[in-house]
Amino acid sequence: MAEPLLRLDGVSKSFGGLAAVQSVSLDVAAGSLSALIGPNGAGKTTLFALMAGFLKPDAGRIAFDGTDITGQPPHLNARRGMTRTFQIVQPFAAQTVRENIAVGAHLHCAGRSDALAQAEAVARRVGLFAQLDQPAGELTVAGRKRLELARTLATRPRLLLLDEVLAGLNPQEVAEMVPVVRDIAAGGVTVLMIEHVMQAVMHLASHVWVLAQGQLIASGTPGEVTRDPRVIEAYLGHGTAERLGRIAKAEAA
Ligand SMILES: Nc1ncnc2c1ncn2[C@@H]1O[C@H](COP(=O)(O)OP(=O)(O)OP(=O)(O)O)[C@@H](O)[C@H]1O
Repeated sequence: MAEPLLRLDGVSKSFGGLAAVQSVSLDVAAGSLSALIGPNGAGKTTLFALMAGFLKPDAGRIAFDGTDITGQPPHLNARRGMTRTFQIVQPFAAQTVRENIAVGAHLHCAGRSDALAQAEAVARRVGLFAQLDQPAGELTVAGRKRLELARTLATRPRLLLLDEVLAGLNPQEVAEMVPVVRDIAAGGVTVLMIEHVMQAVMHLASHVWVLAQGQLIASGTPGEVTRDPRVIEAYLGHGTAERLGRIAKAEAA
C-alpha cells in the first residue's frame, strides 16, 4: 500500500485530568476525501490541532508524507503542505476579500502583486470572485466560510483540514458548498473534514473515522459507520442500538 500522506500513531493529549485524545492511530491516504465525526466534546478539534501543530501531543508520533513532524509548529507544517481552517472565522474585517486571501498566498509568493493575483484565482475556485473587492467584514456567514476555505487554499496545501466549514449554513448554502469541497479534492488536494452535517459527510467522504470521548470507536465508509452500534450508542446514549433493534424487530413482526 502507498505511504499515507498523514499518519498518526498512538497520539494522545490531556488537559489536566481530561484525556481529550487517547492513543489515536489513523492513516489518511493521499488523494482521499475523508471525514472525522463524533459527538460534541469528542476531541475532534483537539485532534486537528495536534495534526496541524497547534498543540503538542503528550504521546505518539505524527508523520506527514513520511517525515516525522511530531511537535512541529503550524507554520512549518503549512510550508510542508498541511493547513487547517478554524470553526470561528476571523477575517481581517476592514481588509478586502482579495487582501485576506493574499495573506495565505504569501507563504509561497514573494511579492504583494503576485499574492494578490493568486488570491483572485483562489477566489474563483470557492465562488468569491464577485466579492473580491468587498471588505471581508461585510460577508455573510456563508461568505466567511468560503473566505476561510480560500485563505487556506491560497497556501497551496497538499492536505487540507476543514473544521466544520458547513456549520451555521442553511440547507441551500450547504448544498452550494458541497461541490466546492468536492472540486477542491478533485483538483488533487487531500481533504480531511470535521463535520456534523451528516448528509454532507454521506455525499462527500469515502472514509469516516468516529471519535467519542477521545477514542476512535469506528472507521469505514459513511454507510458502515452510521450502522455501527458503537456509533449509534455514542451519539444517542447507552442501550440505544439495542432499543432501535427491538423496535425494528417489532415493526417487522
Ligand atoms: N485548551 C483546552 N483546555 C482544557 N480543555 C480543553 C481544551 N480544549 C479542549 N478541551 C476539552 O477537551 C475535550 C475535547 O474538546 P474538542 O473541542 O476537541 O471536542 P470536539 O469533538 O471538537 O467538540 P465540538 O464538536 O463540540 O467542537 C472537551 O471536553 C473540551 O472541553
